[in-house]
Amino acid sequence: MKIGQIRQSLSGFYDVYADGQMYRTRARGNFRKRKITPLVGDVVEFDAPTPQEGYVLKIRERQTQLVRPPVANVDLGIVVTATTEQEFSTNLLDRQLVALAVAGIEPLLYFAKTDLLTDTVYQDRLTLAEAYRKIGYQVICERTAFSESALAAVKAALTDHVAVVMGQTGAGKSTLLNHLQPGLDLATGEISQALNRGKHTTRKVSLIPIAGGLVADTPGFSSYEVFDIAANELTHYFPEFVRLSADCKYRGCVHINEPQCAVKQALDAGEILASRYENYLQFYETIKNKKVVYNKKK
Ligand SMILES: Nc1nc2c(ncn2[C@@H]2O[C@H](COP(=O)(O)OP(=O)(O)OP(=O)(O)O)[C@@H](O)[C@H]2O)c(=O)[nH]1
Ligand SMILES: [Zn+2]
Repeated sequence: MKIGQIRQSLSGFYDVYADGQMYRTRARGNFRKRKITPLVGDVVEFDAPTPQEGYVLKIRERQTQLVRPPVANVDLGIVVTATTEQEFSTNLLDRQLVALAVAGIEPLLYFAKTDLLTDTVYQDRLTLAEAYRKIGYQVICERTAFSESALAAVKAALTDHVAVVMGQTGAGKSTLLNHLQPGLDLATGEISQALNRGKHTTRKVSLIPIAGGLVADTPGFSSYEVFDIAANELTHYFPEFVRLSADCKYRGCVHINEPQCAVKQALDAGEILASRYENYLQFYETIKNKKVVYNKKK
């Protein structure tokens, strides 16, 4: 019995990396019966008489599990955000930060296309970056795109981690990955194509070794992802609200209509970002208005 990690899945084959080499495996018959599908990123116990004919025997407990892309044990989400005035959106950024927090994945914010900004707009982005740092997020926002220090910071975050890259189409995800690993040659625009293929086409998902870590070759989530949480839980995914809410008068305060709310007081005092609070309200409404889907009894 060997222990390794699934690095690629394609048409029912799982390529498992162990002891410096790759083994092509299939899942044992009883996985299907038990409706367990091995995922890329899974740490597995397997047998392999030869590197071409292995069998996955057991999946070790997953730390995290994403649906899009279907990858287990992701622990870092690199959120690529285009900072130009036409593209920049704190709403989309906060949405992705909530989605990562719900999935239990640590974010790294990468502000892209800063070279296209005027000095004034760049200063605005820096101010915002500082506000996000104050919340506790790591933010990369350098004047020169893909500077040595920006790339070094991403590489340091990647080492020993399993990452997904997120961000709207055209944000700069492939370009960043190509800079991190020259020779990777991801066609720009390629990442999203993988997502857009029809549901029934077998899709390859793989983890690419970069800077001592692994990066999924398919980007994470979609910008339209509906939050799969209750509205009153949303506050738990805004770290600055969590810290303040101990001082809210009411237990379970959702910081909207309650009196003596520490979050609203901080908002009025300019101590938290107004954009974060507005986005919070909008997400809250989105969740509230979400149609409840009841599962039919069979
Ligand atoms: N000036 C400038 N252009 C950039 C930067 N990052 C990306 N671009 C350009 O923006 C365009 C889109 O970049 P991609 O890397 O393909 O974006 P993506 O997020 O991978 O997009 P999808 O694959 O469609 O999801 C390309 O033309 C890039 O050359 C940057 O930091 N500065
Ligand atoms: Zn409150």
